[in-house]
Amino acid sequence: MTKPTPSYLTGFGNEFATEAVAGALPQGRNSPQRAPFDLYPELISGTAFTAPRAANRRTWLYRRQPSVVSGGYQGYTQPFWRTGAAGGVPTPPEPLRWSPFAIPDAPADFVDGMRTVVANGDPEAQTGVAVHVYLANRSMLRRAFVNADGEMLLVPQHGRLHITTELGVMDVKPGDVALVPRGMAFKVELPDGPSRGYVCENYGAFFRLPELGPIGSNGLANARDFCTPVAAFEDSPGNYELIKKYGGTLWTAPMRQSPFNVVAWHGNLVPFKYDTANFMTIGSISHDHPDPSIFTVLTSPSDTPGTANCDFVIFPPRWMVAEDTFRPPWYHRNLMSEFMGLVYGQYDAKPEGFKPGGASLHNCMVPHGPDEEAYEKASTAPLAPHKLDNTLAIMFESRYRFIPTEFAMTGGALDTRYAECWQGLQDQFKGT
Ligand SMILES: O=C(O)Cc1cc(O)ccc1O
Ligand SMILES: [Fe+2]
Repeated sequence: MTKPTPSYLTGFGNEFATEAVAGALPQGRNSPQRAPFDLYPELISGTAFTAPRAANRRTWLYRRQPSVVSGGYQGYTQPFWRTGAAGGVPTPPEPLRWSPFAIPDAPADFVDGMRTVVANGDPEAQTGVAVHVYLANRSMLRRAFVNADGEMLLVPQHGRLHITTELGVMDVKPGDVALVPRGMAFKVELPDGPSRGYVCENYGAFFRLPELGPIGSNGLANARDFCTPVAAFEDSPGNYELIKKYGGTLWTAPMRQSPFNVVAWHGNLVPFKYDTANFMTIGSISHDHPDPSIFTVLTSPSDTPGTANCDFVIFPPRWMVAEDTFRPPWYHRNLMSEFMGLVYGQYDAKPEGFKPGGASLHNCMVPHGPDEEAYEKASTAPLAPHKLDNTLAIMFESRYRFIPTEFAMTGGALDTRYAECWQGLQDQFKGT
């Protein structure tokens, strides 16, 4: 079977309409007595029917078989995919860091290769997120995955992903991010072989663009740079396996047909990808290091204004020009909890110890900041304009403490010497 070549519609939160076969979308109504070509209309609502318009997301699918046609579900064993705060172990009150997570040789696809590093909240309460790494070396072929617990934000770090969703296909490379809405079936193929990346599974309110306030009507991630696939369906008969994550448990069911059988759709609950190279980065052009919120790509708000369930933040290539300023992050501690990953390059606060494919965790009120090397360099360097280039760090920031999993603490990647990176910072008070 030839794979459909990805083709995209652009914009964030748009009302899109797309058909893989001309004439497949009903006109002027959503569920005619018989839809064109005898397709089945099906509605997927990502928000309550009564959510305010600006926060309402739903899509109408016109498909060859409704999703309800499947065999019975049985439990599926994947002990490394943990859910919510309850899926973790006691959280040490200190900074944690992980070396790059190794991709095992044992066969594992995107689902079986998922390893939860930290999680918080509870999908039953629609709060919190989990952060996983996928360590995969097999494509999903006749196997699809649906997550009823949350949407999935994918951040590939090593290897491209070919993602087939019910709404169409996307090619995603390191430097891009991709999102699949809660409840939407998808599968992941690995054109480059063994692959690794970060995943934020968001049990809370869907990720959206942040307000821009005084920044104005342009900047940060611009809506036009988000790409949503056009309608595409798999035209190959035969069985499929559907893995479903539901309330923290994985289930498997046989299907008589590919779930990727949507011929046309219209709506605003959609998968998308975004190339972080398009992020319009704002920084200080006078003095002082700004708060990292200026680097927010997407935010999942909580019920408390300004206190996110999760902010997705990037530290992309950018110019440093601030005068009379210590340019890397300051020493700090924070109500919000910070989980970081590195896609490529070096992070200015930790030039050596923080590696691509690794991670760090600075939880609520855990002090952290530049390591000794970063402090020495940044406090003495001439403050000429300087390009931080070839770098992409990411951060998931949450109001809820991130609880590490057993895999995180005992799986072999934990950097037990992390605290040493600050031990050389001396009392250099010159006042007496
Ligand atoms: O701790 C970190 O490295 C992340 C971070 C970066 C920054 O520029 C300001 C605050 C902050 O928490
Ligand atoms: Fe921080």
